[in-house]
Amino acid sequence: MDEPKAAKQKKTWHKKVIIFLGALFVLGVISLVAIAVVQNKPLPKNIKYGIVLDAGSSHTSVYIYEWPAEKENDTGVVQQINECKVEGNGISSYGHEPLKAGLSLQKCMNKARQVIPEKQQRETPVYLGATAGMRLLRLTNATMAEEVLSSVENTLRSFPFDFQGARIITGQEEGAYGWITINYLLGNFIQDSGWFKYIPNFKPTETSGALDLGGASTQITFESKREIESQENSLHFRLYGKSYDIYTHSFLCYGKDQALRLQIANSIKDATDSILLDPCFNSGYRRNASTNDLYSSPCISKLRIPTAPSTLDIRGTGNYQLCKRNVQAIFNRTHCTYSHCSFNGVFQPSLDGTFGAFSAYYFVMNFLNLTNEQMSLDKVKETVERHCSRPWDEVKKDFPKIKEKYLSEYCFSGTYILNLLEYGYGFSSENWNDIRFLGKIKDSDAGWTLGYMLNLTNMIPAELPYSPPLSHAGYTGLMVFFSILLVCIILTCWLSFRKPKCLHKGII
Ligand SMILES: Nc1ccn([C@@H]2O[C@H](COP(=O)(O)OP(=O)(O)OP(=O)(O)O)[C@@H](O)[C@H]2O)c(=O)n1
Ligand SMILES: [Ca+2]
Repeated sequence: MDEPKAAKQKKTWHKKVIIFLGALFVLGVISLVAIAVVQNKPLPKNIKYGIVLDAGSSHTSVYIYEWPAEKENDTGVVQQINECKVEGNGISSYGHEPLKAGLSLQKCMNKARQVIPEKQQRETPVYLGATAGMRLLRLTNATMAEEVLSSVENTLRSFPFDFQGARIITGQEEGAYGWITINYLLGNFIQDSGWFKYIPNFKPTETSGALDLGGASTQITFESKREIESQENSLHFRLYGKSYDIYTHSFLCYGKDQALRLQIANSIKDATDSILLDPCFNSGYRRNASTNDLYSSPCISKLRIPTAPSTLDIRGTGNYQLCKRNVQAIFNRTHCTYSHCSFNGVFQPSLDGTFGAFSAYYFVMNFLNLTNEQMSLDKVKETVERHCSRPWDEVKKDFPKIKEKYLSEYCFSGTYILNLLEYGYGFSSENWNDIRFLGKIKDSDAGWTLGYMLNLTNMIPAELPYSPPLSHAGYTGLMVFFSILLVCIILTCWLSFRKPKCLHKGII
C-alpha cells in the first residue's frame, strides 16, 4: 500500500531533524573532549633553581635544587638535582689561612655553573650556612671566624649567581630546618587539603621527629604534645594552615668527632705515659694524636691536663663493654631542674612519634647494616659489639675502599650512637623501631639545607594556598561525563514523550 504524500514528507522531515540532532550531539561531544585535551596540555616547564652550601665541621657540600616555578608553594615539589662534595676539610679548618676557605669552594661552584642553564644563573639564589665547626671557631677566635666567612663570601660573590649571604646558623635553626626538610620530603605537610578532611575520623598525617648527628654537634627535634618547659627549646611554626609546637635542642660538642675527642681526653686522666689503650678502636689499630690539637677544641679545654704528653700513641683494644663505659662518662645525667631531662641538665619532653635519623646516624648504621626497620635494639647492640671485637687487619682487608678515618671510627661511632639514643635521649627497646635511618628521601639528602632554602625563599606558606577540591583534569573529566549524560537524558525524554511519527509502530 502506498504511503500518503503528506505522511511521506513528514517522515523525511523527521528523519532530517534526527540526523541534525545526532550530528549536533556528536559535534558537542567532540568539542567537549577537544576542550578537555587542549586545556590539560602540559604548560611549558618553567624551572627555577637554588643553591645551598652546607659548611659543616667535617666538610662542605654544595646542593643544587630545582622546582617548577608555577608550583612554588605546593609541598614536595622542590628536589635536589646535584650534590658536590668540596675537597678537603670543613671551612672552620682554615682559621689560620682564611683565603684557602674561599678557594676550596671554587671547583664545586664551577660545577654549579655547568648544571644550571646560563640564562637562569643571575636569578638563582645562593646561600651558605655554616654549622658547629664555625660555632666552635667563633668561640676560640671570633676574628678568624669572621675572616673565614668573608673569604667564602668573596668567592661566592665572584660567581654569576644571586648571592644571598654566608652566615653561621644557630643550633636551633639547624634542628628546625632539618625537621622541615624531612617532613616536607616525606609529604607530611599535605594532609589537610582536598576531600580527605571531610571524611569522618580522618586522622591528619603526623610529623616525624628529626635526629641529626654531625661531626661537632647533634640535634634532636620533634613535635611535642606536652608543655615545653624551657623557652630556648621551643619553636612554633604555622605551615600550610596548621600550627606546630616543636621541641628542639642542639648539643654543641656532641657531634661524633667532638664526642670522640671528649672520650679520648677523659681517658688521658688515667694515662701515665704516652700510650693510650682505647677500647673504642679495633684491636691492632694505632694512631698518633697531638694533645695540643686535641685540647685546641673549646669542647675539651676544661679537660686539659697540663702534664699530658705532647703526642699520644693511641692503641685500640676493641672492647665494646669498656668503650660503652667510656662513652657514657661523657653524658652527665646527675642534675635536672625540669620535670624531665635528656643529659647535661637539658630539658626534653618524653619522646613522641616516629623519628628520621640522618647524617652520621645514617653513615654509621648503613655501614654496619643496621638500617633495617625491623631490627631489635638487642640485635643492633650485638652487631656493634661484634664489629668492635674484630681485629683491625681483618676490617681493613674487608673494606679496602672505605676511607681509613671513617673505617677506624665505626666501632666508636656505633657505640656512641647507641648511647646517645638510649642513655642520652631515652630511646628503649620499646620505641627503637620508631627510628628510621635515612640517607635520602626521594633523591634529596636528609639534612637542614632544603628546609633553610624553603624558608628563605618563602616557599612554605603559613596558610594553605586555595586549591579547588578537584584537580583540573578531574574537573574536566566530570564536566564531559555529565554533559554526555545530560544530552542522553534529554534525547531519551524527547524520544519517549514527543515520539516523532516516524517512530510510531507501522511507520518504521
Ligand atoms: N661515609 C661517611 C661520611 C662521614 N662520616 C662521618 O660522619 C660525621 C658527620 O658528618 P657530617 O654529617 O657531614 O658532619 P658535618 O656536617 O660536617 O658536621 P656538623 O653538622 O657538626 O657541622 C663526620 O665525623 C664524618 O667523619 C662517616 O663516618 N662516614
Ligand atoms: Ca651537618
